[in-house]
Amino acid sequence: MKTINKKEFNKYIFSNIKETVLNYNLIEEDELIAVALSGGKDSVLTLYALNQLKKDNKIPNFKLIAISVDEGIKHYRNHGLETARQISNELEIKLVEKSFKEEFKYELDDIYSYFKSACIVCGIFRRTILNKTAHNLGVDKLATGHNLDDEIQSFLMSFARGDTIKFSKFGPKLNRIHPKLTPRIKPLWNLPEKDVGTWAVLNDINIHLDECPYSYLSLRSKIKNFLNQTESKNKGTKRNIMESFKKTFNITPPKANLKECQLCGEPCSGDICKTCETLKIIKAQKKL
Ligand SMILES: Nc1ncnc2c1ncn2[C@@H]1O[C@H](COP(=O)(O)OP(=O)(O)OP(=O)(O)O)[C@@H](O)[C@H]1O
Repeated sequence: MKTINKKEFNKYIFSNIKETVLNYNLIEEDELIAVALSGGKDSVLTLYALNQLKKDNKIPNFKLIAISVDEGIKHYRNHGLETARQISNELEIKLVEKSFKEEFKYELDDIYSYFKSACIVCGIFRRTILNKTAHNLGVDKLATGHNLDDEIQSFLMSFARGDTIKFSKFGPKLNRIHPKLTPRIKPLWNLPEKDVGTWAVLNDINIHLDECPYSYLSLRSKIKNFLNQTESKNKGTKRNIMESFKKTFNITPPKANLKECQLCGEPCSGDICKTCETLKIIKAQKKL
């Protein structure tokens, strides 16, 4: 097996991320950036890389904080949260912790069975908490650890569901479309997941590598397995899919006409936001 030169590999990883940040103008002078930190390898690398970029001072005076969300998944999230605390402490970056329990009164373990897939309710609640927290903290952009694999999985999921509106979420930067909606950036957008894993192992980073116990049920996991199998037989498939998307889909997002939810005031496209609709379903189920 070929041995990997750690120094060269780290150089490749950090210059790949730096290139994405600079080429797509993900971060600007004086901005406050929050990293959505799960404690998994992708968001941990995002925090390390943005911290390195801050030290390089190529973008003057930008500031970093981290936000972690405890969804309430026994034997899974605790390890991630410990990692998040340890790494933010090591890098001297403020960590803000939130939880489903504190925000919505329910843990994911108690409510997932009311839904077709736990990932749906988990994603809705997590997006709301991350956005609300970032907005309340005056954050300019929220950085997630989405990598090249995540991006092409999302794209193929939109194809599989015929949900073409989601194509407009493709790309490393989602602009502000409502004053209460914090723009998202994906510094790892052009980095394959395998390389993130190699970085973590080579550098002995104390991350939690467990898969979420609910993820195997999702469409994402099926597409992920399909892509991994295809890539192992046809090297370069994932990178080619990404390049095809970049060339073919130059989509202008539809003009967003977002309102504010009549129940909670968070931005949404209808009268009631997805989070409040989901909470209604849970309350109805609890009464049965
Ligand atoms: N509990 C959480 N708290 C804060 N941010 C989260 C949390 N879960 C996910 N995220 C953010 O969303 C991104 C994508 O989440 P996903 O669940 O797909 O995990 P992932 O691809 O395994 O990433 P990671 O390795 O960072 O966990 C993460 O990289 C992270 O930035």
